[in-house]
Amino acid sequence: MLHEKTVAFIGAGSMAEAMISGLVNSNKIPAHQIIATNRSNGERLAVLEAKYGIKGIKLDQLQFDQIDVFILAMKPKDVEKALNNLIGQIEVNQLVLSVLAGITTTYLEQNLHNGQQVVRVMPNTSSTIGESATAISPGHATSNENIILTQELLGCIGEVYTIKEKDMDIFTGLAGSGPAYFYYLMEHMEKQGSEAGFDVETTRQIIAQTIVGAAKMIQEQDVTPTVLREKVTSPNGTTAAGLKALDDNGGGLAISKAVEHAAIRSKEISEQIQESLLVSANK
Ligand SMILES: NC(=O)C1=CN([C@@H]2O[C@H](COP(=O)(O)OP(=O)(O)OC[C@H]3O[C@@H](n4cnc5c(N)ncnc54)[C@H](OP(=O)(O)O)[C@@H]3O)[C@@H](O)[C@H]2O)C=CC1
Ligand SMILES: O=C(O)[C@@H]1CCC=N1
Repeated sequence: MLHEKTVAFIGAGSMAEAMISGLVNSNKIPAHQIIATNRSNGERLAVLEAKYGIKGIKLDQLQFDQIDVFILAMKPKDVEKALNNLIGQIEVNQLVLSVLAGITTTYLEQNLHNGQQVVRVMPNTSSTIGESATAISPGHATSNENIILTQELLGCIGEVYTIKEKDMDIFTGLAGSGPAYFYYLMEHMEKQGSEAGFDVETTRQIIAQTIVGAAKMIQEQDVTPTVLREKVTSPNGTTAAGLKALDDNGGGLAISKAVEHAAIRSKEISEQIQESLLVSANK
């Protein structure tokens, strides 16, 4: 089914590229059936064409009736304009996925055709290598067939979790933004490792392997992070000293707050977009 579909990204930035890379590398959908389009940056489309073998097409030259799945991938602030451009061009039964943080299926449904088939999606940049943790929440009118198509398509870029839309904000805080927390952690560990005399490249690989190992232990063994942490921690040993420093410096709280605030921001974006819609409707 998937190999016959044509997918168009509306927006060709970082997230679109991560998904394009994962889709092309999966070999489940031919690259020439993936289209990227954006607002104005033609050079960017040429780069994506050359790198992935996809088609970069200007928005005004896109044959909308040839597309099975549209993937909205612009910033949330640009969504209103993008949907205004789209609505005159698409049919009610064409599937629209949106990866935009904070943009609800209700918003998409209100701003596309009555009964438009939409799915809200939250991937992360590990899509690039087929390792995303991606959530989906279908809209009201989306058929089972299109939900299955969405799961198949996003299965090419990693694991897919079908969740209630009310949980999308916290999912965004955990997994959409999540890679950045680990990169932040790595930046700090790397600095400490190289200050102690390791070269940066070796330090980076050591940290990456340590994170991969810890993550795989959770995925492959039926054990909680607490039990695994305790196994590393010898009484009065090195880990106990490291964990105490983390606690003394607010490490646990900082991590909780990062997830909480990213989720709050996702909710805020929904509210701000909804408010701006009301303002323009009342003008
Ligand atoms: N980056 C991430 O880790 C994740 C991002 N997301 C979501 O992905 C979305 C995109 O983020 P990101 O890729 O980082 O953003 P970028 O700024 O990298 O890319 C935005 C893209 O949108 C295009 N664009 C803007 N307005 C329009 C329009 N009206 N019609 C068509 N294209 C338009 C821009 O085109 P041009 O350059 O020509 O102006 C550009 O290609 C966001 O909504 C974000 O919430 C979700 C999960 C993770
Ligand atoms: O920072 C952002 O808003 C986007 C959404 C999730 C990850 N990046």
